[in-house]
Amino acid sequence: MSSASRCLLGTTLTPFLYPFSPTELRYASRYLRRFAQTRWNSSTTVSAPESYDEQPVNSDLSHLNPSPDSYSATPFIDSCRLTLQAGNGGHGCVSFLREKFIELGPPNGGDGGSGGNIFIQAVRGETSLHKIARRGQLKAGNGSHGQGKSKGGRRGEDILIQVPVGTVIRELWRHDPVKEEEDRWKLSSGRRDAVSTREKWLLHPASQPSEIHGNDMPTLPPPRRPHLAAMQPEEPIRLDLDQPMQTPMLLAAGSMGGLGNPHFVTQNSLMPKFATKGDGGLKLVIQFELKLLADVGLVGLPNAGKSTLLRSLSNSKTRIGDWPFTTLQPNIGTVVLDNHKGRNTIRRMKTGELRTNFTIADIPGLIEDAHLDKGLGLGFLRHVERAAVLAFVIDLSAGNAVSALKALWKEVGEYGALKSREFNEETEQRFRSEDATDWSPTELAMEMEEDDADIQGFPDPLKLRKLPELALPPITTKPWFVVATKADLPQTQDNFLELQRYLDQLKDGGVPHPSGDRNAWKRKVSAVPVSAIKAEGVQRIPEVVISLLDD
Ligand SMILES: Nc1nc2c(ncn2[C@@H]2O[C@H](COP(=O)(O)OP(=O)(O)OP(=O)(O)O)[C@@H](O)[C@H]2O)c(=O)[nH]1
Ligand SMILES: [Mg+2]
Repeated sequence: MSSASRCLLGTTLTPFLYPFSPTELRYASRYLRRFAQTRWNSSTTVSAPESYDEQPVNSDLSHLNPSPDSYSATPFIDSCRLTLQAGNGGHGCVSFLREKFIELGPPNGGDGGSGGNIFIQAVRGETSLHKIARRGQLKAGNGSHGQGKSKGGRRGEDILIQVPVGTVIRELWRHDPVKEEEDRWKLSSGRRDAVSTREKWLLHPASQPSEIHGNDMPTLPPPRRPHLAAMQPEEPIRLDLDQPMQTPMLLAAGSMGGLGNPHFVTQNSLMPKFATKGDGGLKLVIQFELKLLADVGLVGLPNAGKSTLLRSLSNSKTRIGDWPFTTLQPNIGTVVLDNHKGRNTIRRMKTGELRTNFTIADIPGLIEDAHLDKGLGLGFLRHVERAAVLAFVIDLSAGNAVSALKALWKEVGEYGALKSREFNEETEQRFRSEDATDWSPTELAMEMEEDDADIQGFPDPLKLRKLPELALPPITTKPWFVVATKADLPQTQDNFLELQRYLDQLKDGGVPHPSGDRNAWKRKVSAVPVSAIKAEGVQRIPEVVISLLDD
């Protein structure tokens, strides 16, 4: 390379390839180092190193042994009432073709678009109804009106309601304008009816009153329903969504749009100045209720360590405190099944369902006589009843574990017996009154007075009668196991061994079931010793849970 070209490289090309020459680089790096140092020094004046020192070395410990204010409360609602409205159909259009050399063209009004539908889908991953509960009213989009040049109206927007698996849906009230129209049509046997005529026809602004009442008006077409309406659940709606759904299910179909004026051309009337209005959408008041709160429910005395156990198994940030009743409402955590290498494992259950996780509910503590509504009482036991598997959390450091287990089962068993007595009485009463159906929304609606309906035509949900309690499987038939916690504390080993001996005897039928129910489940009962605060022994719990869920 010639010296001239080397010089050219040095002065022109090099700066593009390497922004700094070697000497410049040396200066720059020295400058950057000094700059970084001054920046670090200035930041240390805001006492950063001290605060770093204060941080515990093991971040797991801070997650499992947090200060009482370090928690995040997740909203939780397990039952709610919603008012739903399927979309109204758009109106048909009255229009005539107008072109340069066609002054009085044929009618060309488009039909109205049909209203939006309401779909429902049960999905895994949702654990509470709070998202839909806070909306109160859900309304699908209305179809838009037809337009000239034979343009049909746009369909209304559909809405999809996603609920947790285990939601039961029951109808409380309905108003179906199309059904009303059908009944009226049947009564008048297709004859022209003055009231419906005025209500249903949409007239051209230039129409004369004589035209409306004259004999030119055709017979009103019969009420129509969209094809999709055939897939609507039967009245009254009662759905038990206990499996995740691949595709959403139709809850309420939107109504049909009105007909444009070309539909009413006859030999006698070639230029009809009327179209029909779209039908009103179906209105429903629906009760949503969680039948299944979580796959596992943690049942234990106050302060037993349930919330700490939930934290050690999942990522949840439930509140932990060294006092009873720290937890006042259920917290749901999700446990992801993995191979401890950060990769999900997929488990195929006997039902064919694929599982990558399960949910755990941390439920408030239970005290003696909870079944008589003491402490958080019946509200708490309602949540226990809604778990698929029960995990009895027993504090090994707080006295005899077998007595603690028996005390817990006594409360749970008494509640189960109370519920089945109530259910039998209710069923008997229903049969005695020769009314075999669960409930009747029309009967509920009749109880309402006219002025109870609010401005949008919905009743006040609070004024509707209470639905009967859901029939759930008895608590004693649920699979259960024991989590013996605080095993890190001294002198807890003998207590655990005694508990294990008791459970072995129970399994072999040597001792009666602690609930007193002879048919209670006890086939695979076991105890897992853990120290939730140190996250030791908790790794066995997912295995036990999956085997019981699959039982
Ligand atoms: N040594 C030890 N302490 C624990 C363990 N698990 C929980 N604790 C402590 O026990 C106390 C109560 O724990 P929580 O998890 O709040 O108990 P809880 O059952 O949820 O209590 P409530 O919500 O009031 O019913 C806290 O001070 C925890 O730090 C454990 O495995 N070992
Ligand atoms: Mg708690």
